[in-house]
Amino acid sequence: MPSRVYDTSDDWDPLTNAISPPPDETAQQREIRIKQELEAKQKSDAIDEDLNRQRAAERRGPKPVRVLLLGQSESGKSTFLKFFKLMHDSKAFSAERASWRAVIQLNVVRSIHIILDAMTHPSQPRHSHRTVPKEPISSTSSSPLSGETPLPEDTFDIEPELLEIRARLSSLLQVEDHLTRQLTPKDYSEVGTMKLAPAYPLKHVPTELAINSSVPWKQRFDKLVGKGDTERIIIDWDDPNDPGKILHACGEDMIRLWKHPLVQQMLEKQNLRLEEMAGFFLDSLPEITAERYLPTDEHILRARLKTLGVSEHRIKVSAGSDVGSDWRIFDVGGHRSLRAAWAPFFENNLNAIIFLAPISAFDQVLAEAPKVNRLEDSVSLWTSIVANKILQHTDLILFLNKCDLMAAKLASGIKLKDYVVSYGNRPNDFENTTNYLRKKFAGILKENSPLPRTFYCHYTSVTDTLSTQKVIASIKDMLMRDTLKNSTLLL
Ligand SMILES: Nc1nc2c(ncn2[C@@H]2O[C@H](COP(=O)(O)OP(=O)(O)OP(=O)(O)O)[C@@H](O)[C@H]2O)c(=O)[nH]1
Ligand SMILES: [Mg+2]
Repeated sequence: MPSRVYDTSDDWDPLTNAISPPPDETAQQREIRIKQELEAKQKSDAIDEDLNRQRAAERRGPKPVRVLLLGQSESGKSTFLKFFKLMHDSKAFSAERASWRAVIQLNVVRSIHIILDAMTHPSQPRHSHRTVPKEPISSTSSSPLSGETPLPEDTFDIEPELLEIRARLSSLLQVEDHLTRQLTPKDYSEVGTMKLAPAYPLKHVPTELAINSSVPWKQRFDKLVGKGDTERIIIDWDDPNDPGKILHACGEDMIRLWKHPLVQQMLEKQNLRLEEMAGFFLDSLPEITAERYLPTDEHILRARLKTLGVSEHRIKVSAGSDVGSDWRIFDVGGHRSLRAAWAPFFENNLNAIIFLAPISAFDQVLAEAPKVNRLEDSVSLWTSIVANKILQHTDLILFLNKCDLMAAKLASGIKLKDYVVSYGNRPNDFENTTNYLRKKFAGILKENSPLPRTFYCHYTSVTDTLSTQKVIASIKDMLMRDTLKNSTLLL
């Protein structure tokens, strides 16, 4: 029986062996091989030269502005980055429109999946993001879209109309699978994407998709984007597999389901506030399920795709001079299990850290640690960042984010003092509550910073175009002035 023989002699080198020409190479084959090798070497030399030129230019030229975005999951880091791109590189932003269309479609299907889950299993103890679960959540999964019959104790009087809608919407299960596969390139499904604990720990709904930014998921949609004129997005509207087709066909049913008074009652009873979930689009169903839907800028800003790992984004910012025109923004994943990856970026000649604290989350808990209040988590994260010695010379800019949701929450009667006892009997309005929180964060900086630092703080809603434009303009001014000062000192 033939067996494989390995040459174990000392001078046997697997690499040399792999690249050496075949022993029976003809003269013609040899000529072609040498020509190809020469071409490959020329290409490689040109790349090396290019890199060397770039490095030398970076050493000589003005230093780029380097900004690290930090904050817990769903604090708005990636949204801020998207907004920054929209302002300064609108062509690149627009070129991604087809990719974000798929993310938005997945966000919509997920919300519908959650409603159907709540209908199918109404008596299931539901651990909304507001309450602290009393028992661990099982991860067993059976899909409400699979048409599975609910257990007897789960049954409740669903109107025949709703039953019919539910049956028709079962085709969305295919769309969910299709979009998840489209967004998860084949070779990266294991390493580059991950199912992290969902924002709402639900028993039957698939966990949220998270994608590492190093994974080229947007390239999957490149063929849908016109070359050259990036504003002219080309989608193959006749593609029978385009998920937009099924979403369009299910549009009416999804709207009727979401608007149905019984469904609204049921969601309220189960304390499921979908409007507060990241990637909530059910109020925009008529636009999203339209036959030739392309997301608006606002929709793209609201689309939710969880970040894994750390990614660097290079953005050219138009400025009066060259100084500070080249920005490097580092976006990180904020889920607790991903925070260990932040530290190596602290020593990266950072000009500033933008720390986002979503203040509207004062009545919510972390998905990954359902006993930890989200505001408390932001406060302790802020404390450890301001106290960090490696960062003592780095400017910290605090965004008290999601102010729009904060205002709506307070207006709906939810009281800060019920979650932040120290707030006491102060008025439960936007001005007083946000001022109180601002002072808390300022006090932590003063007490814990190894060196005295200025407290830079902005009230933000990073999904809101006008107010965020102003905040970015003031940050740009501040950082460019710093960079200019430093480069002048260096001359
Ligand atoms: N209403 C409102 N929604 C916001 C605001 N900031 C962010 N969001 C939404 O909140 C969701 C989460 O935002 P992301 O930017 O993905 O959060 P992140 O901090 O990058 O989260 P990770 O990637 O998990 O670390 C998205 O759907 C955003 O559109 C805000 O100020 N107001
Ligand atoms: Mg993110």
